[in-house]
Amino acid sequence: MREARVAFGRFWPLTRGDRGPLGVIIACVVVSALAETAAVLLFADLTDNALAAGSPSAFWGPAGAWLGVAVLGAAVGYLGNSLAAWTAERFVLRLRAKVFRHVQDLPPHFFQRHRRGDLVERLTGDVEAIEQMVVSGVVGTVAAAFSAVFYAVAACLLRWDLALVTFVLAPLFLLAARRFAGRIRTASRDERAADGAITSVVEESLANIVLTQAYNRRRDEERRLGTEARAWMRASVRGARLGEMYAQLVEVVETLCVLTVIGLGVWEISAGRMTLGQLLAFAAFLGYLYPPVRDLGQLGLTLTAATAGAERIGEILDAEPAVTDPARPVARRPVHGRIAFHQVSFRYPQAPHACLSDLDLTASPGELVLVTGRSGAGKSTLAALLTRFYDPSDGVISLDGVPLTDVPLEFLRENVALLPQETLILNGTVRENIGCGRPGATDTEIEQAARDAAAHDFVAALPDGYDTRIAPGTAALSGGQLQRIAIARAMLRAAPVLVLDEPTAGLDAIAARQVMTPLRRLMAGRTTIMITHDLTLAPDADRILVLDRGRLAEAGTHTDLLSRDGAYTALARPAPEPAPERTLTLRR
Ligand SMILES: Nc1ncnc2c1ncn2[C@@H]1O[C@H](COP(=O)(O)OP(=O)(O)OP(=O)(O)O)[C@@H](O)[C@H]1O
Repeated sequence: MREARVAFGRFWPLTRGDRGPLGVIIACVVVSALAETAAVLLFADLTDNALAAGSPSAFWGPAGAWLGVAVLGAAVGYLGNSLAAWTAERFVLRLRAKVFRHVQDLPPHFFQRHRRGDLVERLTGDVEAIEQMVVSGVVGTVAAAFSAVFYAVAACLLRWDLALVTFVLAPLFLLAARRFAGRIRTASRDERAADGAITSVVEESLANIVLTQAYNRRRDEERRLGTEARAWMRASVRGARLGEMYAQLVEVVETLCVLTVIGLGVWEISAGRMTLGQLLAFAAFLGYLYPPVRDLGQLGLTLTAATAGAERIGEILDAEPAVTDPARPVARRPVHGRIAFHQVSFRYPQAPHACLSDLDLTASPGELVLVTGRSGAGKSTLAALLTRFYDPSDGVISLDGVPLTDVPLEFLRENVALLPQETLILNGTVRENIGCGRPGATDTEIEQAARDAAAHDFVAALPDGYDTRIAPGTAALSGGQLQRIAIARAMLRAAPVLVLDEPTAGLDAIAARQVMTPLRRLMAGRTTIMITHDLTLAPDADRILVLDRGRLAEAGTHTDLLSRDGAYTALARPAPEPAPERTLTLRR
């Protein structure tokens, strides 16, 4: 129960702004419970005065009042339930937006450690489970508690001694719920985790469909899904079995209570201390009283089950972004694009070693600085630091002499445009894909950017031109074409600093040559840090840095470095042809 309280305390503040409607819902719930109580009392009146006495004249009054109460109860019930559904959905909307906003600020290593499918499940299923605990949970608890109190008071008014017997038996329901709570929470947690695992397997499998088909991995993938699906089935059946066991146990307890009261009633009627109407009304109260008491127990179980979801959402919300906006940011001003790394070292969270050490680098406006080195040398990490996905563990990176940590994050990313290794494509039209470089760009500006990126001709030839829809993993455009769309996007951004991470990776020689001209156009007049293994542009570079295991191994111009015959020469030298294998010729 402590976990449920903590989880509730954490998510309840999100109902701020909906407390007014919640108050109205609770008022409706109370009026509904009152109307039901009044209906039962009117039923007792009808039984004793009209039915038992056989008097039609005694019928109309209570019957009219009963109908009035029923109509009032229906209207108020409708209003309360509709408002409750609206408030619950608003809560889900708000919670999902909060978690999603937080997820978007999390650093790359968070996404490397969590499977995407599991995160999807947390943002969908788990968010709804928390709603069950907070909004529906509160409304349900208030409704059940008020109903129980009203029926209890009415039962006392009818026969306090019989009512007392009823109350003594009522805690049996809560005891039964308590007994099941722990096991239901474990089953729910397992079910939620298994849900996440299934979504992950499906998502990964679809993303890797080419590998699956080309390497005949269908059966392996089916086995993977089967394992997770069986785990889900086990948890789900265990949860359902526990729920059913609880429901059936409660039925038996309820029957026991009703039989006790009827037995006592028969005794009282035979002794002439009770009328049949009173006994029927009392039995009706029991019929009404036990469900809310049972609901309170059931709500306790729902709450425990929802705690599992709350813990999973809590894990996301507790993950810290790697960088935050500066407390005292510098004012926005025109950026010239002077970049400096001063003794920068960096170690990924939880990594055993630093992957960049004591790095110095400068790039002035309009310069092209090329960073190269063996795979794993730390080149992409340098790009991640420059665009502030992480802050250095030591040293300072500055833009126009201002440490990046003092520059507002949004402003920094407006001025330092990244073209990452993997071409990033939005699910939308070509126009939207280019236009997202600068929100508010006109169609003419988008088209001009596409022309500068040598993309206009193939875009215009598409079936719907700039309105053709593309998506990540699209086959409608080639790798080189997608890269030119990304270049057009960066053109539109017109940031004074450009970070290009392997802009020709994955392109064949012809496609790579086709992006060179647009790339040169893009780089003109900007500070460019180009990370690459492809040294085609090396002669154009103002400076080349060679990284080796996170340290600066060499720096200089192309000609300089070639003359040194060091690490750079080894990288620039064409790879030696493999020695021809000896073949055996079989002679007849
Ligand atoms: N999130 C991470 N957590 C821990 N270590 C990481 C993480 N990302 C990268 N690394 C490690 O940091 C080192 C540098 O990686 P980086 O991607 O910067 O190399 P790179 O020079 O760009 O390689 P490539 O040329 O193959 O792209 C590598 O040893 C890599 O394994």
